[in-house]
Amino acid sequence: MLEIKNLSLTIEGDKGPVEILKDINIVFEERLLYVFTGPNGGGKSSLAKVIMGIYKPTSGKIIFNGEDITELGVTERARLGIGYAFQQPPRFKGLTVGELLQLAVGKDKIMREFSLLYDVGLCPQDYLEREVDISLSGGELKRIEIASLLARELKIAVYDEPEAGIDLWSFSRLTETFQNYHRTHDTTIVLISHQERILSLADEIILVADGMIKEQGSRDVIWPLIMEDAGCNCRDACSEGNEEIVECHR
Ligand SMILES: Nc1ncnc2c1ncn2[C@@H]1O[C@H](COP(=O)(O)OP(=O)(O)OP(=O)(O)O)[C@@H](O)[C@H]1O
Repeated sequence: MLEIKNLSLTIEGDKGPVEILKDINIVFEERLLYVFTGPNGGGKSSLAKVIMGIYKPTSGKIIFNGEDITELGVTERARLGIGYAFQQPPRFKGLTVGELLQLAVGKDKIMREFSLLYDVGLCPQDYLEREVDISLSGGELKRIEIASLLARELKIAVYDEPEAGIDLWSFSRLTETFQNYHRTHDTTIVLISHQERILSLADEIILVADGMIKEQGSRDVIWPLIMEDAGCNCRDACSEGNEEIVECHR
């Protein structure tokens, strides 16, 4: 369905070129739920932005239903049914939450705005008329953006850290929403997350670190590997500036 082939990304930083993604290969199947996880700065968001067309890869190809979309921009990819919810969503001054959701659904379509907002743990009566501006908190804005992505009929939907800034009670509701949505829709879902509850929803987990795919496989295979790695204190960085030798007991 969506195939990423030998994809690399180098960005010109302040101190010269930075290699962010290195020779990434992934095949996303229809109707599966994937979770990208891995350490901060590993390249998860950059990979999502390459899929969405926000970053253009330095080399490699992106094939969507047999079509080479590597050169297509964000709008063209959105038209094909590829959607992305930002880690830090933008605000739209002058637009109400109701109008934003209607835009997401499509002008002439009937919107189920009440259930969309309930699905992300927001009370519709309190939010539909509010502007999507700085008066909304980070967590409210995040949930509204998730609702607007859920509203669209997408082929592939990428949610960047949906848990960020969301309180414990709403987070629980949100995981149920993703689970139900996955059960009832054909959309391929990609969740970028560090949360165990989100990881437990995955059909496949993709571990991204140092700009590479370190592991990929079913939840049952990858989860024990992540847990094993999380307990390890023997990373190279441990000994930096430290006279003591760090022993590894793995
Ligand atoms: N536009 C950019 N210019 C320079 N460096 C960048 C740019 N975008 C990303 N990077 C760097 O690329 C690396 C990967 O960043 P990315 O945001 O993809 O990581 P991540 O895995 O999503 O991290 P996190 O879990 O913290 O969200 C980081 O070192 C980041 O600083």
